[in-house]
Amino acid sequence: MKADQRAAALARRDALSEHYRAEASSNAAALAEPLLARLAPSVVSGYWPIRSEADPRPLLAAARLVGAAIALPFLADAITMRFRQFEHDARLVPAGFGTYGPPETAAEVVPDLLIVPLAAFDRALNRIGYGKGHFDRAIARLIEAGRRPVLLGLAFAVQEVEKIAAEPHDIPLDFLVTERELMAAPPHA
Ligand SMILES: Nc1nc2c(c(=O)[nH]1)N(C=O)[C@@H](CNc1ccc(C(=O)N[C@@H](CCC(=O)O)C(=O)O)cc1)CN2
Ligand SMILES: Nc1ncnc2c1ncn2[C@@H]1O[C@H](COP(=O)(O)OP(=O)(O)OP(=O)(O)O)[C@@H](O)[C@H]1O
Repeated sequence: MKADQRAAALARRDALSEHYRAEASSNAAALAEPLLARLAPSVVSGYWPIRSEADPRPLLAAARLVGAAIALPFLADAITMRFRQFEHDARLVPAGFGTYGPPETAAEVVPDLLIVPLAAFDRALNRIGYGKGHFDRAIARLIEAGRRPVLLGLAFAVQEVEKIAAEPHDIPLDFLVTERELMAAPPHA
């Protein structure tokens, strides 16, 4: 069941040392660098890490180097996640649910590549988030507007599970990177 898979994977993530998490986060960025260079996205959204999450900042630095503007999510209301431009070294403010994001004065932007946090993933690149549906809803809204972003999941290898029972609203990732490997979704038939 989804809630059990989420709790177990988060417990495995919490058990990693801070040192391991830092090294793994930069290894993941190194593995994803060629992908970023190939896709050359205009606006990349990351997230500001909380608790034991994989740190997307090395990946964001790589995205900056290939010319992308950087954005971070904020909660416009309890269910609506949108994105604001993150200027280098800008001050961050509480952005909902214990997260941090750019202040109201930062420009709202539409990312064409999303770095997606997750609790658990499987080899089909399905993911389980924190159970609020913020990413699923935001991605669905972008697709409806004809602005489907490339979805790049970022996680530690220990967050893998055998199989996630995906629901109709779950949107699979296009790519997923861990400290061990970069995975790509199978091409559509
Ligand atoms: N760093 C970071 N920023 C992010 C997210 C994220 O997952 N990580 N989000 C992703 O949507 C959005 C914010 N949504 C969030 C939703 C819930 C929780 C949270 O802490 N949930 C509790 C309860 C989860 C549960 O009951 O399973 C928790 O994880 O302890 C955090 C952020 C946007 N920003
Ligand atoms: N596109 C959508 N439109 C409306 N409701 C949605 C949509 N996507 C998800 N939801 C709702 O959000 C709630 C949480 O969904 P789910 O458990 O799949 O979240 P999650 O994948 O863990 O979270 P997230 O996407 O934030 O990482 C569910 O009640 C689900 O019905």
